[in-house]
Amino acid sequence: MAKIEINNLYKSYQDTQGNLLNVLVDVNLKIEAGEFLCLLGPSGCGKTTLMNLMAGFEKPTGGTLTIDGLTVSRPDSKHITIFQDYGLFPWRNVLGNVMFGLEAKGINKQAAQAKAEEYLELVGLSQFAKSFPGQLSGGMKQRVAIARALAVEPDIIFMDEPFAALDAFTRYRLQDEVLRIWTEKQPTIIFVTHDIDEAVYLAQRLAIMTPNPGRIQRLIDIKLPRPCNRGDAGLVAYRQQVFQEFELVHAVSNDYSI
Ligand SMILES: Nc1ncnc2c1ncn2[C@@H]1O[C@H](COP(=O)(O)OP(=O)(O)OP(=O)(O)O)[C@@H](O)[C@H]1O
Repeated sequence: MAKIEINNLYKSYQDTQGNLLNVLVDVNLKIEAGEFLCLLGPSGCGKTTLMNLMAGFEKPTGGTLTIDGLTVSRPDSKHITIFQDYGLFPWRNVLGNVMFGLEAKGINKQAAQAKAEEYLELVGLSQFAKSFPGQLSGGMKQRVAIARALAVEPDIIFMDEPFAALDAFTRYRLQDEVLRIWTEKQPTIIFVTHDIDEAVYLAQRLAIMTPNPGRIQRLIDIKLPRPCNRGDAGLVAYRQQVFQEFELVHAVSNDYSI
């Protein structure tokens, strides 16, 4: 039994005129425990909807979706979602933010603080424990959000375009940090992105999604050691393959000269 099993999944919404909008059609996917999978596709292909269904925020219109063999019907505290906008509490300092989920689980304050400090260390923010979110850069806020998510030791982490609002340098650094943490802790990670380079660099497996209606067009195993050099020839070859999947490759014209 896979960690997450999705069979013949459909999701429809009604638009404002009452017309049925088929957002996801016949999605089938099995995700193993400890896997790092990216949902990759253009805007509107249903990536977030599929992730929200797995996270229990939405209910399917048809088909089945199980985690550990149990039908997903609501969010589960064993699974954590990290969003693009960090979702930190501005009135709590960094340490307080990371402690939040631990306290919510009923862990006593002393133990929660020790665990929060451990995870702040992991994301390199120990010296900012007493700072408030408003005093941090976007990248630092997202590292706090990652520390807060990891501190509760979730078995699945859902990440919805978590680095989309960050500059390229910060994004690269956080991608490396997520890979390092994934290697160390081995949670299952479902990562939503429309960035081909990011997906190929991070994922063990890509679910390539296409829109109208949203479906999984292809699954691609990325068989590369992690982390690998961003200029690695294997990485470039996978990137090219993905570009071809999206038909983003254009024939080189011979009509110009330099
Ligand atoms: N609650 C809703 N009600 C109606 N339509 C919705 C709802 N949620 C999503 N949709 C529609 O479903 C489609 C897929 O949306 P979704 O956000 O899952 O796509 P996405 O691939 O994550 O896109 P993006 O990369 O832009 O976030 C879109 O056409 C969107 O308008």
